[in-house]
This record gives sequence, structure tokens and C-alpha cells, in this order.
Amino acid sequence: MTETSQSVFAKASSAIEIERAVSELRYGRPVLMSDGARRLAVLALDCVSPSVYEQFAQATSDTHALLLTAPRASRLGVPHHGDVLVPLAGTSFEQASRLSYSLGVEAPRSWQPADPMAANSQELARLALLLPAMVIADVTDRAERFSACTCIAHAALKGADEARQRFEQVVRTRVPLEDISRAEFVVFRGGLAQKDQVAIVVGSPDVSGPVPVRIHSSCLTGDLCGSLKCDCGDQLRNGLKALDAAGGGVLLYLDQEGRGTGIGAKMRAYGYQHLGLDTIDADAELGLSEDHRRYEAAVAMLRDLGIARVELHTNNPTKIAGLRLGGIVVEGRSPVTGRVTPENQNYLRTKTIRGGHIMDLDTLVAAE
Ligand SMILES: Nc1nc2c(ncn2[C@@H]2O[C@H](COP(=O)(O)OP(=O)(O)OP(=O)(O)O)[C@@H](O)[C@H]2O)c(=O)[nH]1
Ligand SMILES: [Zn+2]
Repeated sequence: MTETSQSVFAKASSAIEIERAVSELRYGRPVLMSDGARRLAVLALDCVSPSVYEQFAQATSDTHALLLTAPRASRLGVPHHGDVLVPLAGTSFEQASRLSYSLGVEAPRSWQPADPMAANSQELARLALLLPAMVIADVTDRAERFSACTCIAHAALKGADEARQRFEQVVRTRVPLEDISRAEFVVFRGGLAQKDQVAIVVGSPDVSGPVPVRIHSSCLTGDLCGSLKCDCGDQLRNGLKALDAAGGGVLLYLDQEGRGTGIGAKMRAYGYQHLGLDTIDADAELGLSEDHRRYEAAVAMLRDLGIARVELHTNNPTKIAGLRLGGIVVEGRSPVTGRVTPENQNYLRTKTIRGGHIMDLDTLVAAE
């Protein structure tokens, strides 16, 4: 064995540190973040039981604080443009949970702007598909109480997504699909703390020219169950048909449930939408910004399939920008529409007005 091959597994890379931290947070255990001088203990409120929260409060001698992200702080009326920390001394688990994501809560009386390391802990929540409700304490002078916890370097978080976008094909095989002449599912594995991703190759696209490509974010409710609350199911099936009609293309089915926030957050947001909030404000109540999706995985999959130029099937300008950022040439755009229903009309209107989606909703409504 050479020295080089020994060292590969001897040293934890930034990506490994992050994946370990993500896993620990999901199991409700604290992680330590360090910048060399300071050590912060971080706990994801979304995953802990009241007893673990109380243990954490004790171990930090009640110096723990709650991170309120900028969207949540703004919804609560905190007069600061940015993330803030709210001291939690004497605050129960239920009170902390209400403060981080319930409706109709009063603004906290005491808060301070979050320092960059505390604020960046929300990156771990994003990767873990958890609400960014992080309980944080500076434990520099009592780090031994957390010696059993995974520790990550703060610097590891910056640029980690870009650094870890290597994807490998695992398997490629045919799947007969209704109304589609020929389809192959190509499974990719890799990325940072990500599940397997799938590219559906429809027909035999000519990769020497611009390839018709649809980037579809997973939507359990719409894709699988025919939910009327969004247009995803129609877009998925219409998208595949459009690629077939174009003589072949690729649909990237990305593991990005709830615009990259996860099914738990999406269902909480639906609960708030039933009470009258629109899709963006509902996410903001949960501390989430408008769109958490990233497109490095899409770029890597396209490159692996030999595709450098695309005709993108989307109404979402962010997807176009995401591919361009990764060096894919987007030569054109085709709209992808689904049925407009009484249940999804407000959602589509919000995406158009507040989200910048390119959609002539009035014409679509008139055509129904
Ligand atoms: N957080 C949140 N996510 C939602 C909501 N409704 C739908 N989604 C998610 O939004 C995403 C929609 O993805 P896409 O079908 O790719 O749609 P898009 O971003 O509108 O872009 P195009 O369809 O390409 O125009 C899916 O991940 C859904 O799960 C919602 O109310 N809240
Ligand atoms: Zn949907």
C-alpha cells in the first residue's frame, strides 16, 4: 500500500466532516463548530426531544440562544435586516419551538445580530433538510462537556457544495413509460449529503447540438399523489412528453422536495397556507428563504451525459441561471405548463408575481 492511498481515509475531508455533522443533527445530537479560536455547540431544534434540549441548556449553563434567520426575524417584526440570536435562558423547549416557527408569536424583547459562524450553522440545517431553528451556545471555555460530539471547522462550510459535486453513474437501464417511446433511467450517486439522483433519458437525444432538458424538482404530493395544490404532476408528465415530441431529451429528476427544504418543512408550510399565507410567506414563517435549491448536481449530471448545450424546459429563471453558473450553455427556453385548478391558482400567481416565474397565468386560466 502506498502512503497516498493510506492518507485518503486517514484524514477527514471537509465534506466528510459536514456529512457527519448533518447526520448527528438529524439524530438530535449537538455538533461543535470551530474557527480555531471559538467553539460553538449547535443543536437542531427540529430534531430534538424536550429532554435533550434541557440537557443542552444545562451543559451550556443556560447561555444558549436561538438563531432566527432573516426571513423569520422579519416575519416577527425584529427591526434588523439579517439573522439574529435570541437568548434562551429560562425558555422551555415548547417556547423555543413556538418562537422559531409558530404563527402569531410576539417579537422577542432581547436579541442581537448573529455572528457569521452562528449564522452559518443554518447551512447545516439546509443540507440536513431541517428547519433552520438552531440552538447555539459559545462553549469555548467548557468544550470538554461536548468532547463526544462531532466537530467541524467553520471554514469547511464555505464553498463545500461546489467542492463536492462529483457524481458517478451507478446504473443505466430501460423503463417502459406510458405514452413515451423509449426511456432509460440513469442513476447518479455523489454530491454532499445527497441521496441518489436520476436522469431520465427520453429517446436518443443528439448531444452534439442543444439537447432538450427538463429539470424537475421532486414533489411527493404532486408527482405521485396528484395533488391539486401545485402543477408538478402535470409538469412531470407533460415534460416527458415534450422531450419525446422533440425527438429526445433528458429529464433530471432532482431530490429537491419542497424547493429543497424537505417534506417536513413543506407540509408545515402547507398548514400555514391553509390559514391564508402564500407559499413564500409560509416558508418565511419557518425561517426559510424563497428557494433553497442548488443546481451543481444538475450540471454534473449533464456533463457526465456529454451534454454541454441545452434547450431548457422551464418557467423558472433561477434554473436557467443555475445551469449557466455551472458553464452549461442554455440556448433557449420552452414553457412547461400544467392544469390550473382552484387549489393551485394562488400558488401559481405567487410564483409569477413574487417568484419571477415566466408564466402567462391569465391566458392559462382562460384556456381551462
Ligand atoms: N416549500 C414549498 N415547496 C413547494 C410548495 N409547493 C410546491 N413545492 C415544491 O416546489 C418544487 C417545484 O418544482 P418544479 O416543478 O421544478 O417547479 P418550478 O421551480 O416552479 O420550476 P418550473 O416547473 O421548471 O417552471 C417542488 O420541489 C415542490 O415540492 C410550497 O408551497 N412550499
Ligand atoms: Zn408540487
